[in-house]
Amino acid sequence: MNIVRLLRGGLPANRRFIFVITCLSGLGNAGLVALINQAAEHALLGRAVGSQLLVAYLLTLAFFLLANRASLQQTNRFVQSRLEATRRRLVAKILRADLRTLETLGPSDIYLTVAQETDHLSQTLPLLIGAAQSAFLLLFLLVYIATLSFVSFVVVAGFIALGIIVFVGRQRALSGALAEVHHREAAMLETLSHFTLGFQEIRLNADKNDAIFRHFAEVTGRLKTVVVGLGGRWVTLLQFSNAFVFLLVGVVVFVLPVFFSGYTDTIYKIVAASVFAIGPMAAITSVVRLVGRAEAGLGHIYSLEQRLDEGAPAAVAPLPRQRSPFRAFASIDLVGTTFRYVDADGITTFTAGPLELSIKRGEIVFMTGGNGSGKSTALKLLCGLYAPTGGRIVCDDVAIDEANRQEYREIFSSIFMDFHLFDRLHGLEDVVPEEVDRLIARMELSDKVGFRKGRFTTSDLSTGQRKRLAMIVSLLEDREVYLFDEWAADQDAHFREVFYTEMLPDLKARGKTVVAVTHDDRYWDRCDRRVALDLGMMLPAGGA
Ligand SMILES: Nc1ncnc2c1ncn2[C@@H]1O[C@H](COP(=O)(O)OP(=O)(O)OP(=O)(O)O)[C@@H](O)[C@H]1O
Repeated sequence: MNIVRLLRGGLPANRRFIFVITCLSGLGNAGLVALINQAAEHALLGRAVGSQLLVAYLLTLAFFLLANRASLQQTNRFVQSRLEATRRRLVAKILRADLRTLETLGPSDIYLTVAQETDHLSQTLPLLIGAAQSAFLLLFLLVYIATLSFVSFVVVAGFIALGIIVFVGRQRALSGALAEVHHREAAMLETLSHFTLGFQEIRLNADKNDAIFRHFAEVTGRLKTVVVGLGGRWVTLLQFSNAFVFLLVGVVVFVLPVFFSGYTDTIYKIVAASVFAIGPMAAITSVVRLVGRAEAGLGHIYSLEQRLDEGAPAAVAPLPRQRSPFRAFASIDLVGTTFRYVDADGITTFTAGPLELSIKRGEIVFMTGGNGSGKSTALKLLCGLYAPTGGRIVCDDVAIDEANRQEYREIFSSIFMDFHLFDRLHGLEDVVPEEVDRLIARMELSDKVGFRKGRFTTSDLSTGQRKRLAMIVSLLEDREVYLFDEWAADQDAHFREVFYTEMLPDLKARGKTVVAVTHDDRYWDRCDRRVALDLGMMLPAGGA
């Protein structure tokens, strides 16, 4: 069971404490029932209840309340810490995963699993553990019934066991429907993302607006159908639980006295105990719905983890704290290097390479070619974001493999077309503010952006300006190799000139290596070497 797997991960001492305290709480609760029965017996026989019984009752009540409170609080703390550990583990695995794995998983499933499922679990798991308390109470009530009449105990216990078997069987049948709900929710989230990401296009086009709304309505309609179907089954299950509880009491009250002589003496005590069992049983059945949901949620979390594990190299090095040993490199060579995109059916949709390329330290290399010729793919392959599916990457004499790929990546700084501007300078906490100000001025952004308390004052800028901000971050990272994917494409004529005639020569003068994807044929003479690609293959020197 996934819930057991989650809880098993915590500190054994904490688990034991929670188990003991929850047992004590159930024991206290059962003790209260026994004392109430005893007092009722006194009243029935016309005897005074007595102060001893009252004191025992009050002490048991205090004991129960204290144990109950401690159990619920500790449980909540334990569950939340297990979930936090799970969230951290998931995010650590995401950070370690291969880029291709993440691209294949897609953002909707990741958000839904990391954010929504863990959030849902953080609310439901404490309730489930609360229900476990009720289970302990039931157990103690059964023991109490056993002390009154063994036959009644066997009947009641047998009845409860039968009920649990039917219940669990029915509930298992629901897990398929719960998985369907998860997929439908992910589909809804993805459609929803189109509203925000494509808002401009939607706003300008009423037909598109209507069509995407219709699509959203279809997606939510399908989700609703699945959830309603699931709800119907839950209702049946809940009705079964309610009927079961009253059937149990009915058997105790109506059937047992018929068969067993001498039973009448203890009947009211057993009835009282059975009536007290209604509360815990109702508590248990009301959360069983949550058990199925929590099981399914944890199932998605563990399956995401498994897929991330499969996409993370086994021998991956921890993120390096020291500088990469490749920083002093003299050359990087692609030797018959290939990379294949493979779709969900295992079909290769595009192959880049085999690429033969040697990049020397301090060189400026331009990569050119038509749309879809594989330039961005080649850049991702070069910097180790994609692992080659064939051939090798060699840095000086060292072949790059799973063990050293992260260290190798550390010599690169990139601005891809789909770059992301973070809200602060992560990893650059020690940066000198004057240096940032100098770069802001160099990027001609002084009248738009400032640098305060480790972050830029705004990122609400034009596309070209945002790219200049990304350039500032990239330069501050001070890596050995800079990868620019059509960086200049969104710059005005003036800044394009600055990029090709000032910034690139500056980087070269500082001993940096640059590989830039470019369509600006006006400036193709500004590089040391140009590599042209077509259909993933390198054209001979001087090609288009
Ligand atoms: N994330 C991806 N998943 C699957 N296939 C991809 C992915 N990215 C690119 N491709 C495939 O690889 C081919 C090359 O894409 P790539 O982005 O490398 O080309 P490019 O030369 O950079 O194009 P452009 O000049 O348009 O930016 C594409 O035609 C596409 O089929």
